Amino acid sequence: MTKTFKTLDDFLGTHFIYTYDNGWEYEWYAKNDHTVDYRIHGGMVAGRWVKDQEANIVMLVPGIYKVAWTEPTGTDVALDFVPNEKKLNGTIFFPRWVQEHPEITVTYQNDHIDLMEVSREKYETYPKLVVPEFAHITYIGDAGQNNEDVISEAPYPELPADIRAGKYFDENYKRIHN
Ligand SMILES: C=Cc1ccc(O)cc1
Repeated sequence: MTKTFKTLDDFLGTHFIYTYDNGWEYEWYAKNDHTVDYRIHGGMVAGRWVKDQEANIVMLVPGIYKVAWTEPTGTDVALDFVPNEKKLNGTIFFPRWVQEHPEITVTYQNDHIDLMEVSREKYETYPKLVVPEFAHITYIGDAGQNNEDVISEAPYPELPADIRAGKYFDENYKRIHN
């Protein structure tokens, strides 16, 4: 996709795959002006996926977007997207317990919100693990807002490549079921 991003509306409804310089691969969808969905394909919590996370999403200047949210795990995230340059900068602030027990968070979080809330009280918060990284965007898709097909199943190893190869969504950005 060779769209040029200028307005906030250009950004909302966009689906991205990107790889951080530390090798962590993430897939993220600007579902609407206050909601994000994502899947994690590589890194400390690979296999985790989340829908309907509330987030603050703004345009800083034309074509540059800031997104920030706090999760039920206690993890905080701040992302700055520069999609016209195919790059972003992300900072993830992990509570200590996620670093020590990542396996608890590697799931479809929406079915386990109680477990995240219990775990964040049961285990240590500090010192936090701060991960600031640039990322290279490897895929940009125009999914439209509130498209429940974008992030709709658990991550599997070939998924990012299937999406990039055009094998995963049809012409209406609906998932092609295997
Ligand atoms: C912890 C979630 C998260 C989602 C997307 C991203 O780029 C970084 C962190």
